[in-house]
Order: sequence, then structure tokens, then C-alpha cells
Amino acid sequence: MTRAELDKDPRDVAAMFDTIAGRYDLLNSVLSLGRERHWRRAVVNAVDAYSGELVLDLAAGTGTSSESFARRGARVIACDFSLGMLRVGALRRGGASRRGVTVVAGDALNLPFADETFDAVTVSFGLRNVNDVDRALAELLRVTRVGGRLVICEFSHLPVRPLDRLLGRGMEIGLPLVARGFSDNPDAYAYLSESIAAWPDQPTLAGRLQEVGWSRVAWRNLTFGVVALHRAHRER
Ligand SMILES: C[S@@+](CC[C@H](N)C(=O)[O-])C[C@H]1O[C@@H](n2cnc3c(N)ncnc32)[C@H](O)[C@@H]1O
Repeated sequence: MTRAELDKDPRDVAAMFDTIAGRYDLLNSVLSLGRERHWRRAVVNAVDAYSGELVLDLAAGTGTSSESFARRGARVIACDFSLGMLRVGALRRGGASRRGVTVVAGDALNLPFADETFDAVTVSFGLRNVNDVDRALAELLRVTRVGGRLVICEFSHLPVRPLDRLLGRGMEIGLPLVARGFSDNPDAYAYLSESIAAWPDQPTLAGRLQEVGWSRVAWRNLTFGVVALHRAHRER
């Protein structure tokens, strides 16, 4: 079965998500024991999109979060390079541009949008899969208008290191086991635990955001740091 490795070769990553697209949202709900809904609510509140704003949901996958921003009245571009993921979402909504969400195929490292296009840009559980995080953060900055904002939602690390390692070990064993019962590609869920273990902790990611040029960077932990929300602004 297709799975990505930690080099995050874009072809492997896109192909892996294509294979799991059909049951992606179901698996999220099962593997997070329902916490995913709470995390997504926190993202919607952090993005705080209002009527008429234009929001980029990058690495949007099936567009589950995109739909929540649109329900608040924002116009949402759901951009991803897995056509399989985009297709599942578009079918669910009844078209490629429906219910306030328009899907656009695109790569985070070379976004198909003009400078300063969006009021807010956001990435949920996507940045970890990109093979050049700094370049993706710079691209996000480029397409955000001055005064606009960024919200990143990503799996992260518990502040108590031994507990974090224990959780990581549990996920390494548990995720592929559970995925075997539900997913067409359980190997993809081995990649999930490996990529979370290798992902930078909250302060490190905040530092990288600052280095790229984002301002007023802050983060908060959800579910004790299993997930973290990073927020930042474009000031110039
Ligand atoms: C775990 S899914 C997250 C989907 C969605 N944001 C969510 O919250 O459910 C990660 C997504 O990142 C996308 N992705 C990874 N690297 C990408 C890149 N370089 N450009 C665009 N999308 C990318 C994958 O195709 C996949 O749909």
C-alpha cells in the first residue's frame, strides 16, 4: 500500500491521501475518540472569519474545516494537492464550488494565488505533511493581506516529555491497529504516528513562524498539547 516516508516526497504524500480519502473523515472521528470536533471548533473560533472575508484553508483535504468557516459567512478557498481528498469533499457538498467553499488544486510550496489575496489563512493537520515547512509558511505570508491572520492547527507535544513519549509509543502501536478495521490503507496511519513524533514542539514552530516574517505569534494547547493552535499576523 502507498504510504509516505519522513522525507515527505510530495508524490507519495498526495498518493497516500488519495488512497485514504474515502474514509478519511470517519477515521479522524474514530481515532481522535471524538476530540476532533472540539479541535475544529477551536480553529473556527481562532480564525474568527466573518461575513464577506476571504479565507484560504490550505491542505484542506475533504474541506471539513472549510465548511465550518463558510457557515460563518466567509468565502473559502479549499486548496490541496490530493485530488482524491478534494473530490470526496466536493461530492459531499454537491460541486466544486458550493456552500461557500471553492476547491482549488494547488501545492503549498507554490500557491496558485496572487500576493495579499486573503484576509485569513489556515492549515489544519496539513503543515506536518509538507516537505519544506518554512517555504509553505512564507507562501502563506505572501498570499495574506497586510493586517491578515494565520491559524495553524497541528498535532503537537505534551509538555511533560516522558508522557509525550508514552503517548507517541501508544499511537505507534494503536493507530495502525485501529486503522486496519476501518481504512483502505492502514499503513498511512503508521506514517501519521511517525510524522507526529518527528514534528517540532510548540516553541520551535513559533520560532520558525517568526523567522519567516509572521508577527505576534502565540499558541495554545488543546487536549493537553496533543494538538496545538498557533496564531500569527501579517503586519507588513
Ligand atoms: C491530514 S490531511 C488534513 C486535511 C484537512 N485539513 C483536515 O483538517 O482534515 C493533510 C492534507 O494535507 C495535504 N497536503 C500535504 N502536503 C501538501 C502540499 N504540499 N500542498 C497541498 N496540500 C498538501 C494532503 O493532500 C492532505 O489532504
